[in-house]
Amino acid sequence: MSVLTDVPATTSAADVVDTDILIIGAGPSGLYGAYYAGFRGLRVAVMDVLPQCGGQISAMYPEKPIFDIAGFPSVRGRDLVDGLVAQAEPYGPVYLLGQRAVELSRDEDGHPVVRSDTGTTVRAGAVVITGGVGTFTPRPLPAGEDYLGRGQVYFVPDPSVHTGHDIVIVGGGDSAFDWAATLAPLARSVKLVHRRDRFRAHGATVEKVRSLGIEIITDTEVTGLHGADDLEKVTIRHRLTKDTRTLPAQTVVAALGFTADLGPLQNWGLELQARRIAVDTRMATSLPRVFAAGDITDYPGKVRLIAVGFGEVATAVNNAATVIDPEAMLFPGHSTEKEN
Ligand SMILES: Cc1cc2nc3c(=O)[nH]c(=O)nc-3n(C[C@H](O)[C@H](O)[C@H](O)COP(=O)(O)OP(=O)(O)OC[C@H]3O[C@@H](n4cnc5c(N)ncnc54)[C@H](O)[C@@H]3O)c2cc1C
Repeated sequence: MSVLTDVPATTSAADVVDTDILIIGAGPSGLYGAYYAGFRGLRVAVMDVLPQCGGQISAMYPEKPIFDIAGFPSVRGRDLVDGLVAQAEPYGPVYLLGQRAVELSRDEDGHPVVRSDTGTTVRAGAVVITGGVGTFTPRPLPAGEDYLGRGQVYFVPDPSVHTGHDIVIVGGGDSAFDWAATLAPLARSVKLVHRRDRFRAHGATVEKVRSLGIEIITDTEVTGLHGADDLEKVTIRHRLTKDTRTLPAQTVVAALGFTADLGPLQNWGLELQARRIAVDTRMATSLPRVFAAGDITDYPGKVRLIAVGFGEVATAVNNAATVIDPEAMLFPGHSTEKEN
């Protein structure tokens, strides 16, 4: 099972969920927070607008090795996400994927109530926001909108789906080159099309793609996608000569980057700092029973790394636990002291 595409215990839309902790954002910080809440014996729900777990890792670099996770000299993004989901799994987190947290209100006891854009209502003892860079929306491929879900994709959560395809990848950044390298062994053909002759991707990544014999077509734009039902071919045009070519393609990956914004969270009355959520040393926000962790927080000296998000979310969950139950200890004891 790849947890990027399949996680257990997702509720259906329009449910009412009662939980001790609601985590908003299923990136690495949120997933580790789900483990930590479970470890503390708290019920936990995790909401994410994306249909998959893993946040930026799954969306942008699932195949990249990460070198600065403590204890792992190198771990592939996808494997880190799988490990985080597996670590939380014994505690049965409820995953609310494909749902954006849009509204925060309070029940009669002042506890947070969060509503999603699909109609789910979550009543929680505390909320931990691990929303990263906010909701990130892929930059569209203008010529490709009609073929979304019929051959045009923004993400490649499961490369094997594209086995045997002719694949056109559009973009010049790391993601475009990473997808090219990842898909080349599975595909019938891979071509990378970029509108400039220079790339944002790292030189080493570009060299790797060249060494795989993948055709890189520069100064060229995709002008049309064609096919009766599903995608069959793509027209490209050189920006300077205006020459056109038609390429066979059953898959087009639009890797043109993302726009990100805090979206609805901006209207919740949270104190913001440089368009991030201001937190104190407990990872408490300016709102009662609302904590935050990971890339979305800001304070003097903040460093945006996965490792830092892990530490912050452990702090957030432990402090939330003492708000939910004032008798609870802040420090839960070491995991090694727990009976297995
Ligand atoms: C190409 C690349 C390479 C990187 N390499 C490294 C590296 O080597 N080492 C390292 O430490 N870091 C690296 N990073 C940074 C790292 O990915 C981030 O620090 C990390 O993902 C932050 O985790 P997070 O859980 O805080 O947020 P994110 O991973 O951003 O996850 C946040 C999640 O919240 C969701 N969300 C936001 N708003 C809402 C809402 N209103 N409702 C529902 N869901 C919402 C988003 O959809 C997203 O899934 C890299 C980043 C990139 C782009």
